[in-house]
Amino acid sequence: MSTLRCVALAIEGAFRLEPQPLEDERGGFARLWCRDTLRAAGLDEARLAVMQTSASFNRRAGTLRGLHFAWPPAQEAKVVRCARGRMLDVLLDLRPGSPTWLRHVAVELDADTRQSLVVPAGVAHGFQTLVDDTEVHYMMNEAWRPDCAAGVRPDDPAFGVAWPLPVAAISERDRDAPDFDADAHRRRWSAGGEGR
Ligand SMILES: Cc1cn([C@H]2C[C@H](O)[C@@H](COP(=O)(O)OP(=O)(O)O[C@H]3O[C@@H](C)C(=O)[C@@H](O)[C@H]3O)O2)c(=O)[nH]c1=O
Repeated sequence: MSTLRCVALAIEGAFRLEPQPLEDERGGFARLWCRDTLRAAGLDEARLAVMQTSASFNRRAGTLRGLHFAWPPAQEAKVVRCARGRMLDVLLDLRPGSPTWLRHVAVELDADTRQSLVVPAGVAHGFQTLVDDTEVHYMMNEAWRPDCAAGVRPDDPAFGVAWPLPVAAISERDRDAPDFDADAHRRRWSAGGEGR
């Protein structure tokens, strides 16, 4: 039976899911997501329901997206996998009160290993593609709402993320995001996402 290893990352509630494929002369079979495995690792029910799945496709190596999160009531947890190509995936803890507040982790994901990351709600997520034609698949437990979508600047010195490549493509919103204001973020978090 193909199984899935669930390895805790250095951010509270974040995991890497490592498929243990079974191979034969045709190819292989791998379990990519497993509710029971995640339950056993302590993830609560609310994080296990899939509301939407999405794909992001990126033409060029060096493309950068993020670091994104969502405010309530659309705060979302997500599972992220590289379906084609290779990328550096970054998670940044923006949950005030979390033991790993403002810590980030960077994990390489590629299509061959089929590993994915579990990103808890309130943790910002982003990636940089390492090769051309990289495709990313998401599963989210909340519906996306543009009015709740938020982000911080990926090169903000407050976070010190070491992106591996020169940026080949980035959205204006990500490139021009203001400096992170920790006090304003905490206030809005305490207000349940209300206010700006
Ligand atoms: C995220 C999203 C975007 N859109 C639209 C809005 C816009 O017109 C177009 C592209 O949106 P964005 O520029 O926000 O796409 P992108 O920068 O790829 O946004 C994504 O970035 C990564 C890092 C994440 O973690 C995702 O959750 C998501 O925020 O797609 C949807 O219709 N549904 C969605 O769920």
